[in-house]
Amino acid sequence: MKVISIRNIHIGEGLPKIIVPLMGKNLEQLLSEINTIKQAGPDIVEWRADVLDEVENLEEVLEVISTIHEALYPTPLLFTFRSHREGGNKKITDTYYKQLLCEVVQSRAVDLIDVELFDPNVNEIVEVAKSNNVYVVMSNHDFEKTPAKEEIIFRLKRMQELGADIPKIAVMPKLPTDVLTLLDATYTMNSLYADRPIITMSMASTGAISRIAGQVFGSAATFGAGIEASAPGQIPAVKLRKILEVLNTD
Ligand SMILES: O=C1C[C@@](O)(C(=O)O)C[C@@H](O)[C@@H]1O
Repeated sequence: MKVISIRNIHIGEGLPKIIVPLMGKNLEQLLSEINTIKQAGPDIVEWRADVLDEVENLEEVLEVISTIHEALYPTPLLFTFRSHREGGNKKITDTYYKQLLCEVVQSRAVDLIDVELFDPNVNEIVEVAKSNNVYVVMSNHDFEKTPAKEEIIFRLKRMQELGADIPKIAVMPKLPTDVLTLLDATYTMNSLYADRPIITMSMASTGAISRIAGQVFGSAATFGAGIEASAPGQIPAVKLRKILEVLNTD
């Protein structure tokens, strides 16, 4: 199993890593959010750029990212533009999505980039990320339902084939048994097919248990809310760290 190491953070080894999202609408809000979330000691910070008011202004995005990268250093930074079709805040064209992600990785002010599995330009974006030494977290989200176990595994395997460094899937449960499906798929994928860390979660409060059970079932990281949650069911990061430590009785 490959471990992804960014400075002193080793994803795929030890306790699941805590990723805290930044949800500010402008640089001022983002910087004050960074000050607050530092107290939670996040392992990784995710910038949800789809929340930025000026995200369609590429120059502004590049300025913001270099400022927040510096403010967070040495904490690794994950850049995410969540598309509207997968639950994000803003609709942009596929062309702009590709341009945005490529420019961001070329700026080298990020350590990891989220690339959606179903984006039409996924291959090109992965190639540009690799040539700039930025790790790819490939993602898929279903805010409506939980696909069958085989389908969840199929998507995670496909991400591996496409060169993802970390395949990731988030699904919505309708019933508690959907959470079991997600956990079962995670365990099977991690123990039989994955040669790299994966991240999975079942959303909303029904699925919250999946966000603390990564060490058992094989999810290498978990998203914990900072000032504002970026998805339903996220546990505040400070509490999340305590829970992970309590559950680790070794
Ligand atoms: O993909 C994910 C996972 C997530 O949707 C969650 O459910 O915690 C939160 C998002 O910010 C992140 O990009």
